[in-house]
Amino acid sequence: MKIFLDSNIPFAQEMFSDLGELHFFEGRNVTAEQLKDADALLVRSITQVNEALLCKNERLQFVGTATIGMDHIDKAYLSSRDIPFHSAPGCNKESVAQYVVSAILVHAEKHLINLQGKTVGIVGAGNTGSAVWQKLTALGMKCHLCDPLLEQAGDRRQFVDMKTIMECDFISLHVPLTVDGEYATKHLFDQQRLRQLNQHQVLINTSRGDVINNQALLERVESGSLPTLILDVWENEPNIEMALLPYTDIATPHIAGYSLEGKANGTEILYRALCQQLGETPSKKVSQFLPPAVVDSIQINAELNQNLVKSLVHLVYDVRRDDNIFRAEIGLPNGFDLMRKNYRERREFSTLNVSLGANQEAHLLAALGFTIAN
Ligand SMILES: NC(=O)c1ccc[n+]([C@@H]2O[C@H](COP(=O)([O-])OP(=O)(O)OC[C@H]3O[C@@H](n4cnc5c(N)ncnc54)[C@H](O)[C@@H]3O)[C@@H](O)[C@H]2O)c1
Ligand SMILES: O=C(O)[C@H](O)[C@H](O)COP(=O)(O)O
Repeated sequence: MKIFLDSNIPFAQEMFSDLGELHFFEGRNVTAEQLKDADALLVRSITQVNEALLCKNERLQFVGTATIGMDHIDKAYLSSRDIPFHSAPGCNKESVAQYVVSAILVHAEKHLINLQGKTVGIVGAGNTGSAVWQKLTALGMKCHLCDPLLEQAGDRRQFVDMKTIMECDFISLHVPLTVDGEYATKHLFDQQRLRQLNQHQVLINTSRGDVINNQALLERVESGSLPTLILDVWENEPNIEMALLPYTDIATPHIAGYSLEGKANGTEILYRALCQQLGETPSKKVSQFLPPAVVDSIQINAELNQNLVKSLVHLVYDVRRDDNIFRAEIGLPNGFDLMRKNYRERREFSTLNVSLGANQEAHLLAALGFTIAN
């Protein structure tokens, strides 16, 4: 079997080499000609999988994306050819949620904000929105969920409408990019919604760039009294609207989900799906290939407070590292994609074993994702 894979899928050699002959490609530039002999195709989010890409291939039996998002896949076309398709739901939800936690703690430190009781509007209450809810609730923030699709499907959590979301101190977007239907998310934040934001609010987008109309956002921020902007995703990546950059507090090149664990989970989910399709028993776990974390344990001897939690979070991941690199390198040729390709190793909070004294709030750190040592 010939397995064609994006070269940015980590641990691919280790996981897939027993299943077939591996052929790596550059996700942004792969052509129909390159893929004509593929039996299985494994991509990440930058490859548009559609008729134009697969028109020269008559043997494809499997398509997988090692990502949560699926807006780059023409699923109708794949089903018209009876080609099974798999994504990696939830694979990097922790990574995105940890990015959001770091960004909010950075903002709170900069503006001397006590996060207790501050309101958060989470738009999209699926895997990632739920992980964000869990962590920010643990920090003492009052989180509201908006997800009309889940609400209509009978999810028993409490939901709010977009009007309530627009009144929150922090708004965090966790929806897929969709263009059809009553709840389409393309330009969910359009000129009208963006005008409602005030300078005390924080808008965080780690979902897809097109969920915010970037031109309307630029007009909005150029008119003054801008909200705080934390943007990981942009319209028209990798050729983003550079004029937005000076108005952002935190700006990154679509790496919120780029923890090593997050990317590795995506690889493992596809490995299992391909094994199942081939009738093979999965014999590998991607965790066996993960290196040890640079710092893997710490003892806390003081009472937990926002400042101490911030220090622990930033011992593992500080979003300012990625923001600094972004501002330095986005202007270089192919800067956006190179930053993603050369992304420095980032680990999740679970790699840090935290020892606490008696009566300390283990549940707070556990909810954030740290491992609590016995
Ligand atoms: N920046 C990154 O690195 C990164 C990483 C992972 C995922 N993502 C993006 O985040 C998105 C969400 O991830 P997830 O794991 O939570 O997906 P998910 O499918 O588990 O949840 C998405 C939720 O959004 C809801 N939704 C859809 N339209 C909505 C609307 N108009 N208003 C409110 N809710 C709506 C859905 O009902 C669903 O519950 C992904 O589709 C992907 O595009 C980005
Ligand atoms: O949808 C996702 O899972 C994320 O957006 C993913 O992290 C994007 O990374 P890429 O596939 O572009 O490497």
